[in-house]
Amino acid sequence: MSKGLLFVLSGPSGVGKGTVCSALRTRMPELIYSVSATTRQPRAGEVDGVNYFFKSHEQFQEMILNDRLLEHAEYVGNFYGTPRDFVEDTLNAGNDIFLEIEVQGALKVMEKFPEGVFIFLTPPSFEELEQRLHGRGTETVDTIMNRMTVAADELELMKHYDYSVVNDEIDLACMRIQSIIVAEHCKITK
Ligand SMILES: Nc1ncnc2c1ncn2[C@@H]1O[C@H](COP(=O)(O)OP(=O)(O)OP(=O)(O)O)[C@@H](O)[C@H]1O
Ligand SMILES: Nc1nc2c(ncn2[C@@H]2O[C@H](COP(=O)(O)O)[C@@H](O)[C@H]2O)c(=O)[nH]1
Repeated sequence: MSKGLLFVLSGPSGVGKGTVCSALRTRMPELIYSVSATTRQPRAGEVDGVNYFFKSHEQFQEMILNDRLLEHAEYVGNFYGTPRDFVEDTLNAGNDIFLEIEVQGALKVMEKFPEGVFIFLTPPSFEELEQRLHGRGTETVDTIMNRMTVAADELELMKHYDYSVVNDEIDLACMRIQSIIVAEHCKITK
């Protein structure tokens, strides 16, 4: 049996990864999504095991020590990581898996799964990215300025990815990602 394909969606903070990913979940419910572990507190409506596996710092450290995470990264004061077994079991069973993670984590996955398909979500412009961060209303002006500086560095890393997708409109961005998934399945292995 051939293995499934690993898809990773990544990009700067505020570009719309979470938004596009939830729209994609509606359009492609058959796709299997990786549920990350995190030390951050659940937001209203988030369910343990569905949105994230919510862990204490001690539990998260234990996962790292026991090599249970494929990658992990610290992001604005919290830790996030991809549970290894679920990804490997899904791929070995011949199913695709979809990860939505930040850029440092994606680069680590690239080292372990160079055959993965890496998609970088880009904003239509820097100004629009800043507006989205302000519009979301979850960060202070200082944090937004920091994230914009980090975003400039992250855009430099786009060259390591396989695809760049502009998130101008949510529906269009989803359609582009769906096209990539279909195209990857039509690829001839050389
Ligand atoms: N195509 C779009 N057009 C306009 N606004 C958008 C679009 N996509 C997302 N947004 C808005 O941009 C803001 C940031 O989106 P989102 O939280 O999904 O970003 P993110 O990349 O997941 O951020 P983070 O990495 O910080 O979690 C949200 O307010 C969202 O509603
Ligand atoms: N490196 C990883 N990054 C992850 C993972 N799961 C989510 N994320 C990214 O964290 C930020 C913040 O997420 P939020 O839910 O607190 O807004 C966002 O960019 C996610 O893509 C992971 O397992 N590893």
